[in-house]
Amino acid sequence: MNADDPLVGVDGLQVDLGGKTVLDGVDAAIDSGSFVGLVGPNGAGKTTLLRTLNGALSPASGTVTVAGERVHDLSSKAASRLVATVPQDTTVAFDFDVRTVVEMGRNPHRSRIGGWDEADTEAVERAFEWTDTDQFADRGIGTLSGGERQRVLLARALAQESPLLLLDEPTASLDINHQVRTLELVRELVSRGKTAVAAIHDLNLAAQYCDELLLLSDGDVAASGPPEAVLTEETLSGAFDANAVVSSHPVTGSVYVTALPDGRRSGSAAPTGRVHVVGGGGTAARYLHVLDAAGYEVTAGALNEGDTDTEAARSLALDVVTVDPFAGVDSEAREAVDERIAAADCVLVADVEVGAGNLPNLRAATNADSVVLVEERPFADRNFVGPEATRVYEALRARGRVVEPSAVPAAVAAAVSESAPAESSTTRPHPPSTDGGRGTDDGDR
Ligand SMILES: Nc1ncnc2c1ncn2[C@@H]1O[C@H](COP(=O)(O)OP(=O)(O)OP(=O)(O)O)[C@@H](O)[C@H]1O
Repeated sequence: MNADDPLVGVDGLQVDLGGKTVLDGVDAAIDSGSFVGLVGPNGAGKTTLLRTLNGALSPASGTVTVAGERVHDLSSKAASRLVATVPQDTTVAFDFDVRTVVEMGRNPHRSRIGGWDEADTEAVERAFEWTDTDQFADRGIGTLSGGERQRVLLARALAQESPLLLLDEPTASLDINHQVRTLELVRELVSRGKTAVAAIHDLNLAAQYCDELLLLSDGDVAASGPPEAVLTEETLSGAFDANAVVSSHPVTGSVYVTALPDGRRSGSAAPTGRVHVVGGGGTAARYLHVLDAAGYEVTAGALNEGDTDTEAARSLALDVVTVDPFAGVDSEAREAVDERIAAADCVLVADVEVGAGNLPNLRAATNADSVVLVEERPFADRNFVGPEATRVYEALRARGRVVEPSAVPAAVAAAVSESAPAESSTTRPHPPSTDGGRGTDDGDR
């Protein structure tokens, strides 16, 4: 094997299970020192591919090579020195204590008569430390929660010290803190030279942490490459039959996928209704995309000219109220916002900093029929400038729906459908036909 060769080569892989072809001609090359996410709908073949990469399943045809060795020609011990796996199912047959389970990771390195040496002890201690599981060392594995067991099995895989680490849904039973910690740990291991392949259902976590994604659909590779090349609205619609909007995450900058409940999928009616969005500094951009794609009439503002959210609104040709860069919302802009809020079925407040700049927008939102507040950051971590800003925001919070980003489409749909029928969008006054800040230098001011 040359230094430039990929660590893992998958060539024309076909795997049959129960008389059915589950993987059908899969080709892939995985570079050493990369973190690859296996994504795809239920039943696409992700687990089957992982179990074939580690040698547990034999292909009907095709080959898998790891570090230049054909995995299926190796003894299981030799294969386990190259590939370690954290399985999806974390049940362990016997109630071993956790230390024994982690020590099992050293079996591939020990001869039948060989004893335990310093390298074994060090590998086990390092694995405990990395996964923060030494606190469980003396407990029976059966007494741990699902998430704790998953971390112990990750420790066992790390103790194996193989160049390739496979993880099947490594974050499935973990709380949000341990999801991030586990994926950060995998990234750290990868930066030290390990190669990781993980089946991950959460496309946004996969996009955030993986160097490359391999999208499986119906047992074949539908797309592969960097997350932004793989997670497109087209590929998601093809592979998942899902109507999704792809935008970029305002904080991490990585690709961000939001599935729409119904949207504009052909044959289904697009939602009707008007939504006014209050944001700023890029907090609203992705909701503008999501709501526009879902078929709502979307207005936004007041926003500063040059703001990321203003640019997003313009790129979608939305009606946006703007003020000059760095200027506050003056009375003219406030009036324009009031008109749009009066015409809206729902106002979405997108995780804004609550200070003087946005206060007039938030005051205006208190007059809305219904309010949805997206809180990506915990309420306690938000930046409130002044008691008045806090009071207004808390008033909105008390009468609005407070939701996480992924719940926005459903919350807006519920809010719009609850909006009083007599005041439905079809009978409401439309915002004035001025350009709404869209074509002039000074917007609505
Ligand atoms: N032992 C088996 N006998 C017959 N069919 C099987 C067997 N194991 C898996 N399959 C089928 O192979 C297909 C791929 O399964 P696999 O578990 O690899 O999918 P997956 O992408 O990991 O799915 P999920 O996201 O639901 O975990 C499925 O249709 C599954 O029903």
